[in-house]
Amino acid sequence: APPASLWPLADLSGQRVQIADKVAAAKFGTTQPIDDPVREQQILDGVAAKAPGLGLDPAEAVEFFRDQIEANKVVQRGLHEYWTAHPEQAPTERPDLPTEVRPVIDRLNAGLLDELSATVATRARPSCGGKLAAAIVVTDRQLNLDRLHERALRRSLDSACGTR
Ligand SMILES: O=C(O)C(=O)C[C@]1(C(=O)O)C=C[C@@H](O)C=C1
Repeated sequence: APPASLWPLADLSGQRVQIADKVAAAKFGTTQPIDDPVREQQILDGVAAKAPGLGLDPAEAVEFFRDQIEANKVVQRGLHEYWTAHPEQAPTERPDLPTEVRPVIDRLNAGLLDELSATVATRARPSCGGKLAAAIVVTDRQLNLDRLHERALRRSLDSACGTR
């Protein structure tokens, strides 16, 4: 079989940095901090538990999702800074995090874990870096990402190559 494409992994990561806009909107103007260590631990524990059954090294899968979470925070911080400086651009609706936003993140996390598993061989090859860079460029264009989200997308895939 030909090596699996890295595009679905990049696309799901792109969607995950986009949903960070809704997380940022849910938290902006509230006392709820961007960092939620309890939620992070729940995600990472789930990843570590599912990894072996998917042929993934638990520590490496956790590292990948730490990067995904860090990238989400890059977007949240960037937007909060921007909305604070330009309040007229701030969102006028506040999505509900537990019922509207986190279920979407849960689905993206599940898809990402499946793609990590599907791309083990591709990601182990020396060609991974170049293929990943190309997949990121395609995703940037397809999702029409701005510079903040492009930067976050690259951050989210920092550890994708060379790990299983
Ligand atoms: O669910 C949240 O509250 C988020 O901010 C999203 C997210 C994530 O990327 O999954 C990012 C930062 C938080 O520390 C926890 C989780």
